[in-house]
Amino acid sequence: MAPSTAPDSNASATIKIGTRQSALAQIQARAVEQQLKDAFPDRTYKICPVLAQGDKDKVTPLQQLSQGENAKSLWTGELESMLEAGDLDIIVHCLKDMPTQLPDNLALGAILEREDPRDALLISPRLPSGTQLSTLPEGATIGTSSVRRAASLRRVYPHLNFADLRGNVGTRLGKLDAEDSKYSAIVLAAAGLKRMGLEHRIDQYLSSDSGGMLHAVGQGALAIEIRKNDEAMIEILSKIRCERSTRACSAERALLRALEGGCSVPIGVETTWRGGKNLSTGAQPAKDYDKHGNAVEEAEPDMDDQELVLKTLVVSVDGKESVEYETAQKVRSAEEAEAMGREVAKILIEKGADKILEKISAEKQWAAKKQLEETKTTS
Ligand SMILES: NCc1[nH]cc(CCC(=O)O)c1CC(=O)O
Repeated sequence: MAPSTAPDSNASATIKIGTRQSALAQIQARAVEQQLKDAFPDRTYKICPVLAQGDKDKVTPLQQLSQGENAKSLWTGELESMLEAGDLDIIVHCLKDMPTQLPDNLALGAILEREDPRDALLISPRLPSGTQLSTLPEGATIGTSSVRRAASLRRVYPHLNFADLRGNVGTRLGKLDAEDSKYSAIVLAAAGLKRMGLEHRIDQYLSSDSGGMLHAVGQGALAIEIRKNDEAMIEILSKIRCERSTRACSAERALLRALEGGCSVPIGVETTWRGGKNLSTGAQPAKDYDKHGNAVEEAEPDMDDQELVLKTLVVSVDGKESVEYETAQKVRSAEEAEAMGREVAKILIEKGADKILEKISAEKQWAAKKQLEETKTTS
C-alpha cells in the first residue's frame, strides 16, 4: 500500500493511541497500531495506557457503578478527556463497552473487522473434561457479572446457579482455577480469550444453536473513538475500517439505543450474513484467482447482494419471561442497518420487551437506593 501523502501540516506528528491498562486492552491497542503501521508505515505511533475509574473501584457492583446518565463513562471518561484535550488522537475500545451516545465533540471514527462475537463457556479444571452446559450438575455455580449472560442461561438451564465474577480476563480465569473455587464454570467473550491466546481454555461456544445464548451488542468488534472534527483521522481510519462489521454492529447499536439499554441490560443479538451471488444458488462457489492464476480463498459474496440476519432476545433477570424476534433484510449502508435495528426495537417493544426492561430498570434503581442507604448508615 502506498504511504500516506496527506497534505495536512500534521502528517508527520506521532499518532497517540489511548487504551485502558488491562492486558487485553493493550493487546487490542497494539493490534490497531499494527494495522495503522501496515497502512501508513511512515507515520509514528505511541500507545498511551490510562487507568480507568472502573478499574480502580473493584468493590461496588458494576450495575450500580454504571447507573444513570453517565452510564459506562467510568470506563472511558478519563480517556475521553485526554482525547478532547489533544493528549490522545484516538482511543481503542471494545465496541461492546462504548455507550450508544458519545460526548458531543467526540465520534465513532471506525469499527474494525469483528473477531468471534460469541460468548464462551470455560469449565473448571476439577470437572471431567468434555463437560458442557447441558451436563453440569444441578446447582452448579456459573461465574458471570453480566445480567444478559445469567438471564439467558437461566432461561434454558433453570437448575444452574449464578454468582458475580469481576476483574479482567486473567483474574476471572484465576478465580475459576483456584482450588477452593465456588465456580463450576465461567462465561467470557470468545474474542477476548482468542486475542489473549487463550482459545484452548474454551470448552463450549455459546450461540442461538448452543445454549440458547445471544451475544452482547457490538461484542467482538474493536472501535476507534476520535474528535468529531478530525477529518485527517477519519481519512486515515478509512484504510482500516471494515464495512461488513460496521453494518452489522450499526444495526445492533441502533437497536440498543432505541431500547435504551446499557451493558448490563439483557439484550442478546446475533447477526449473520445470508445468501449473495456465490452462495444462494447452491452451486459450487466461484473461486478467485490471484495475478499468477493460483486459486485463492473463496470470494466472499458482495455484501450488497446479501441479507443481514438479525436475531434478538430480551429476557427477564429470572429467565422466566422473554421476547424473541428474528428478521433479515438487505442493508446497503450503515444508515440502512441502523434503520433495521430501530425497526426491530419497535417490534420487540410491541411484543412486550418494554415490560421486561422497565422491571429491570426499577430493580436497579431500588438496588442503588438501598446501597446508598447502607453507605449512609455505616459511615
Ligand atoms: N465486559 C468487558 C469486556 N468488554 C469486551 C470484552 C471482550 C472482547 C470484546 O467483546 O471485544 C470484555 C470481556 C468479556 O466480556 O469477557
